[in-house]
Amino acid sequence: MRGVHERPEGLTYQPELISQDEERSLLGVLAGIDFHEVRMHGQVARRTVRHFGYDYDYGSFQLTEAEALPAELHEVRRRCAEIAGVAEASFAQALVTRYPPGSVIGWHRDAPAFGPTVAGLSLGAACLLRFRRGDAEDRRVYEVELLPRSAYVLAGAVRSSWQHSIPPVPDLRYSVTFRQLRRSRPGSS
Ligand SMILES: O=C(O)CCC(=O)C(=O)O
Ligand SMILES: [Fe+2]
Repeated sequence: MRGVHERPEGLTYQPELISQDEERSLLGVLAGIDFHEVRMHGQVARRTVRHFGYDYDYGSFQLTEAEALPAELHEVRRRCAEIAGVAEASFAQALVTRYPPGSVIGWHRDAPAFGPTVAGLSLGAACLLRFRRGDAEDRRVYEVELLPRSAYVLAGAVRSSWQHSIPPVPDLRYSVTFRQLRRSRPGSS
């Protein structure tokens, strides 16, 4: 990536949020989830997803209530909330993503429908999480390696002003990411 290297404000990386035993049993739980396709601008992505708590429609940008987070993922949500410094109950939405070998997530900022703090846990293969902001000579870039069992928090500028992406994963990877709702309920003001 071209640009001036700068660590984004608001980025936290936490290795070993869970143990190897915990990862093994969670991988078993995740393998049993029924994942759904991601269709953006008519294109079907190779990664697949499952939403809990709330479902985000990438076409209409609407949130609707979805199935509750499976009990096996409650402890992970608690730990992610702890490192993020937010109330566990504020992580009203969980997104489980399955990345088959070679799959990616392109450059984006997380939807503004979600609150200011996002946290994610990585399982399976390691990958890179890349960041960028600004154009041309003002371009700033950064990347972290997301090791299995590690977690990250995106808050402040890295959540609001930077974009992030994941280049092709070398092998099967899962992430469990948690988001807050900007409003107390979808549709309320
Ligand atoms: O898989 C990850 O850890 C990040 C996924 C991501 O950026 C997203 O779902 O918005
Ligand atoms: Fe994201």
